[in-house]
Amino acid sequence: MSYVIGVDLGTSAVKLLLVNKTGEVVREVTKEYPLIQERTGYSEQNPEDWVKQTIAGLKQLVDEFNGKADEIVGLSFSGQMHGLVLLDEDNQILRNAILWNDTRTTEQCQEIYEKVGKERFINITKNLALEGFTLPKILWVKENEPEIFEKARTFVLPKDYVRYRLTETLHMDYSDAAGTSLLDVANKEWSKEICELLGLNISICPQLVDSHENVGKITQNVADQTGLSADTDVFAGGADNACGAIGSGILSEGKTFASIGTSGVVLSYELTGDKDYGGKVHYFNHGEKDTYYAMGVTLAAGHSLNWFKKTFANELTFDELLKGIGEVPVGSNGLLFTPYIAGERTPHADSKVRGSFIGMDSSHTIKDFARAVLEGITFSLNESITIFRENGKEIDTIYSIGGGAKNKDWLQMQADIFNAKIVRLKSEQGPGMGAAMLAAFGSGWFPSLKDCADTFLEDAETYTPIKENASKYEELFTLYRQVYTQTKQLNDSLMTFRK
Ligand SMILES: Nc1ncnc2c1ncn2[C@@H]1O[C@H](COP(=O)(O)OP(=O)(O)O)[C@@H](O)[C@H]1O
Ligand SMILES: O=C(CO)[C@@H](O)[C@H](O)COP(=O)(O)O
Repeated sequence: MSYVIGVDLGTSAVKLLLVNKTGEVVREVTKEYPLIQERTGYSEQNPEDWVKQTIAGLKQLVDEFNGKADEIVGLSFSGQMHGLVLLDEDNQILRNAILWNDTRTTEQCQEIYEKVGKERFINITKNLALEGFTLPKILWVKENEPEIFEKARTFVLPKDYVRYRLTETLHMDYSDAAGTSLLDVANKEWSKEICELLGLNISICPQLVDSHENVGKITQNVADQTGLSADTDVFAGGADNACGAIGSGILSEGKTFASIGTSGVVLSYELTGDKDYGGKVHYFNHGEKDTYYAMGVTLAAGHSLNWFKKTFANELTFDELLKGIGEVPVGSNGLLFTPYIAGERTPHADSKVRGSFIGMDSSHTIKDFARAVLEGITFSLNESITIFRENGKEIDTIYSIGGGAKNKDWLQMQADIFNAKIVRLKSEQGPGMGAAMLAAFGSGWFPSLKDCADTFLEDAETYTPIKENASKYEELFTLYRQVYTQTKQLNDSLMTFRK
C-alpha cells in the first residue's frame, strides 16, 4: 500500500495526517507551538518552532507507522495564511513571523490606498487592503525596522518556509500568494505596479507554482531526522482555506463550506477570476489549478466560544457547556451576541470594533449565554452567505467543517440560520485532508482532484432547516445586523480604556 502525508501548519499547532490510497486517515499527530503577543494587536511566531514541531511530528508519524517508510511516497502542506516571514540573502530568518491575526498595520493599509488608489488596488488584488494581509506587514517592517528590512531579500508565507527547510527550495503557490495583496489574482502574476507604487523591489517575491506541483524531494538530513525515505516527493501545497475547500470537496460551481475553527469562514467555489465582489468578500486563487473561490471571514468564531468558556466556565468541556442548549428557544430568550471580540473582517473590515451581549436579563442562565454565543457566531457567518446570495450565488447545501461541526445542536442551528441543508463529512480534517489530496493527486494516483475527492470523501449526516426556526432567525438576523452600526460610536469611545 502507498501513503501520503498532509501537513496542516495551523496557528496553534501543526497537524499531520498519514492517509492511504482509499483516503483513510491511518495515523494522526498534533504538535503545538506558542503564540508571541508582546503588545495588544501584535501576534507573532518563531518560524523555527514550526520547523522543529513539523520534523518532530513527521518522526512520530513514521515511528508509529506499521508499514515501511518508503511506502510513504509524498507529502504536501496546508498553511495558515498571510503571515510574513522575511529572509536574508542566505535565506536566514530576519525576525519573528508577523501573523494573519496581527492588527498593527492600520496606517499601512491607508498608505496602500493612498499610493495605489483603492479602486485600482481592488481591481488588481480582488481584495481590500486588510491589516491581516502580508503587504501591509512588509511596509510596517520597512518603516519601523529599516535595519532589518535592508537585509531582506525574499518574503515567504509560513508553510513555504517549512517546505524550504524540508527541501531547500523556495516557492510560493498561487492560493497562498493571493492573500499577500501583491498578486494580480486574475492574471496569476506578481503585481509590478503595486510594488513600484509602494517602493518595493519585485525581486522580494518568490517563484510562483501550482499547489499540486512537485517542488523536489526531502533532503537527506530531514530523511535522517524523521525516518522518511530520502525519495519522498514534496508538493507545494496551499493556503489553509484552499486546502479546506479541497478536503471538503468544494471543487465545482455552487459548492460551499462553512468552517468554524478559531476563525470562521464561508467559502464558495468560483470557476473564473473575473467576478467582481468589489472587495466585500475575499476572492482568491484556489488550490485546484486555474480556479478560484470567494470567502467571508469571521475573525473570532470558535475563538468567541473558547473565550466564553475560558472566562465563565473554564472547568467545563465544550460538550458539558453546550449540553442542553438545544432546549433553549431560538433567540436565547432575548439575548443577542456579536462575536467582534477581536475585531471583524466580513462584512465590516474593522479591527477596532468589539463584541457585545444585548438584552441581558436577570433570568438568563449560562445556557442562554452559551446559545447566544453560538447564534452570534452563526449570524456573523450568515452575513457572508447573504453577500454571496445577493451576488447571484445559489446556496442550498453547505458542508460544515472545523471544531464547530462537532455539536449536533450547532449543526441544526446552522441549517436554520443559513436556511440551507448542512452536510457533515465523515472526515472533519478539512485542510490536512486537502493537503494529503494534493500529494495524492501530485503523485499521479488520480487524474484530477475531483476524482480524488470522489474516492477520499464521504458524507456522514445531513441537517435540513426547520421552517419555524428559520423564519424566527430571519427576524433575529435583521436585529443582529443593526448592532454593528448602533455600537460603533460607543466602541470607538471605549477604545481609550482598553489595555
Ligand atoms: N465539542 C465541541 N463542540 C462545539 N465546538 C467545539 C467543540 N470542540 C471545539 N469546538 C470549537 O472549535 C474550535 C476549534 O476548532 P478547530 O477546527 O480545531 O480550530 P483551529 O484549527 O483553528 O485551531 C474551538 O475554539 C471551539 O470553539
Ligand atoms: O486569515 C485567515 C484567512 O484569510 C485565516 O483563516 C488564517 O488562514 C488562519 O486560520 P486558522 O489557524 O484559524 O485555521
